Amino acid sequence: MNDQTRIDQDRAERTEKLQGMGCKRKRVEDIRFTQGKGSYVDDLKLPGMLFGDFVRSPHAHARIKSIDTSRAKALPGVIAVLTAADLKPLGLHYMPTLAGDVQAVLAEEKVLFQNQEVAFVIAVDRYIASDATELVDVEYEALPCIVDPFKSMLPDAPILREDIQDKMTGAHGPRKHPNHIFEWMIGDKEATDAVFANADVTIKEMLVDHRTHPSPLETCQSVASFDKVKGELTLWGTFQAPHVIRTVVSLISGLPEHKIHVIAPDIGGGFGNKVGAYAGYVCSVVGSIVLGVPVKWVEDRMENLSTTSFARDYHMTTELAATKEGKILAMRVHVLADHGAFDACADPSKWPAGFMNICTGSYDIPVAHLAVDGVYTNKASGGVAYRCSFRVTEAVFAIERAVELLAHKLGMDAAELRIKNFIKAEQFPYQSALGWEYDSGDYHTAMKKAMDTIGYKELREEQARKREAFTRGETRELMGIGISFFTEIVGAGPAKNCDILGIAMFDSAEIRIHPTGSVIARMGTKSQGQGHETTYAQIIATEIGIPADDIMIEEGNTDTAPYGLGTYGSRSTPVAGAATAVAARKIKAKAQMIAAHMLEVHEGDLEWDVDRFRVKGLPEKFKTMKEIAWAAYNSPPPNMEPGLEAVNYYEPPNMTYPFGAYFCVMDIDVDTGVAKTRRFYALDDCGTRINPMIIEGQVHGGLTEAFACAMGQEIRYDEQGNVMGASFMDFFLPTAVETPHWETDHTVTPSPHHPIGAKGVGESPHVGGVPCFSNAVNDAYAFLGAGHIQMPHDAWRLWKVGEKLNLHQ
Ligand code: PCD
Ligand SMILES: [Cu+]
Repeated sequence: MNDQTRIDQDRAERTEKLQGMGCKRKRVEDIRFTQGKGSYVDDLKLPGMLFGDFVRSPHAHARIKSIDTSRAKALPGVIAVLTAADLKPLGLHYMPTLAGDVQAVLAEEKVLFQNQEVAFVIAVDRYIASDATELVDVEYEALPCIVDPFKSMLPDAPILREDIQDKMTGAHGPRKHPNHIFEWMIGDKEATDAVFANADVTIKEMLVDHRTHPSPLETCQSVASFDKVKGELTLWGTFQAPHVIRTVVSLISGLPEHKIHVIAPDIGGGFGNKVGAYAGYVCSVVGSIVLGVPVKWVEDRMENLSTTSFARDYHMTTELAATKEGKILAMRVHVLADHGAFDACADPSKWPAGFMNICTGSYDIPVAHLAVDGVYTNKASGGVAYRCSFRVTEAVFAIERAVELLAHKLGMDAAELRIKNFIKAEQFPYQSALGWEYDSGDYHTAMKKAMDTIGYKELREEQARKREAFTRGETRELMGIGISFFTEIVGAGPAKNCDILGIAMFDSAEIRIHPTGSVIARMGTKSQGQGHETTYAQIIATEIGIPADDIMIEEGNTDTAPYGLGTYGSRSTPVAGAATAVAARKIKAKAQMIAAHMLEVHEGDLEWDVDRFRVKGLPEKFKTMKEIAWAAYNSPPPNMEPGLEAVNYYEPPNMTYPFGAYFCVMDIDVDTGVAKTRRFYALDDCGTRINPMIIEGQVHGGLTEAFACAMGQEIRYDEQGNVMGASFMDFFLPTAVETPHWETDHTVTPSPHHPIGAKGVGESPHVGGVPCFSNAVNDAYAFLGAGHIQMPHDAWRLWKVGEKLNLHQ
């Protein structure tokens, strides 16, 4: 072995020991999760703790004539019953929403959706509380309700929000009708209209991204404990954004922020559901303040599905204009957004329709115009991301269905049409017509790799043969090939663009090296299952050369973690991941000064080598990070403060734009409507990959949720506003039995502005997956003249498509 080989081998061994970036490090949190040793909100048991449960409205729209709590209060074990009348003197019967609206905590004069919170019973155990809810006598006078958002703004529509009836200007500008929330417009209307007026080919379709729900396995819950002597409140909860919750609690309760301790322990999935604030949080807090003992609130499944934040419900009239050769010239979209009874959408303050304006997708479309109208209906409020950042799933669904419809109209291959219109690698950073600057991308390379791997040409040939055989009556099966080439936008966000309730959307990391060279690091984000304890440690390991196993990651305690805006919108990697790298680099810079002092050389004479600083040209003279850590506490250079720690609040200069090429092959039995996914191939590009195994897990999870949304999951309402999808009997939650096999792949196009080049990935598979499934279904029926088939594509609905097309014999 020569010297160089020995050096290389030694370096490789030391690198491997770190388990840093790029390593398929096993998830450290799974040691407790797989043994059932996680610690969730409902595991918390405090002395004297009481339990709360809600009385909920059976009506979708009704006036409350009276509430009588006397029978409930008389039940042994019931301690208190709260109604709006109790909260009103405290100014807490309404709470602010993230979208600039207010939302009833407990209904006062009216209920506006089925299962709305009307009273909160507090008892010594959950069962008594639940029994007592049935003893609260509420007299209702039913009112006509609005379920169809298209009827919301009719002149004779019943007025839903009497509390803001006369306020004709809302948080996002003028309101056109008492049931109207906002109109949001972006792009160049005149230029877009002009292109449409003269275009060779146009398509126009109403694309519905139906109402659904993130439905994490663990429902929303909280425990509030108020210490009357200290005047301090501790609030444990399933919070994706603990610091924001602390600020909100301080603002609405008047308690000083430093006397509020918010703790998010282990969380059993969030998926956007746990970003906002819910009535249960407020009622547990009020209950504890009033009674002086801890109060726990835990939702059941029906409450979760029918009252906490829904997702989607976007009705998108989508148009494209193109040349005969298939060059897309313009896009025009109008969205009617059904927000339910209160506008509680979880979006950055200035974005009433989230990042819907990413809807020009991966294509170089010169002009576009987007208008969104938000309306109230008698449904639960919300409008959360559900595994996509702020309406990106909706946007990608619109463009990816639209290009397919255009391809069909032009008689062109759908992959070819996409390739023809892709933004080219040399166009990045790319300025989109609707106002975003895409940081980096190489779409052509990704698409080619995907098409080659899946054998696209052969699949189309097979499909052609199958179609002929179907026409000849030799098979009852239709073959669909679904494509989606998506561009995501994650990592909110630059302060100039994005804030939550006025707080700029930065994020943070604090890293502290102990004298023996082990580490604790804390971030402003909060894992709900993503694996942050594993991956942040990998970033630090690579940056400062301490093994990931010696680094502990802590999140979710607002007393110890630096302020951050939380985990959603795949922002942890783009923002807190960047903060982590920057904080680590500050430590490394100080470590270099200490090493120089120890080795009695000038700093500039040192070079970094995996886990140590070496003197250039004298490889045997070095100090490892561990030795430097000890010296930082034992003998720092004169005039340098001892210790080795750093904090960084990172304000990203731009979002990151992950992308991917997805293909789905589906076989559908026309007679039963049963669709079988034969293959699903997902190529993701999330820039630098921190942990390939975690990424693969994220993609599997996101695709499974995409499969659920596209193929069956729905929160439906009947004409009276009864919610139809509020249990797992009716709401499709795929298990291992239904879930297809996933093939994953990747390309790597680093983000040019992120310190380690990483982009988010957690949402991508969902964002790209939903249109891919829907395109596969639509592609299967397209040659029969089916037109656009709305989601969800469950067997019953697909059977009806066959019926409508007269395919059934
Ligand atoms: N490049 C890269 C990226 C990433 N990664 C990884 O992966 C993960 C993810 O990431 P992101 O993308 O950044 O994200 P985040 O922030 O962390 O998270 C969030 C997301 O995440 C996802 N995923 C998940 N998973 C689990 N398990 N659970 C949950 O809950 C969940 N959720 C979902 C959602 S819905 Mo939203 O909220 O709707 O907005 S948004 C979301 C993490 O661990 C990290 O580290 C790596 O490795 N690399
Ligand atoms: Cu979304």
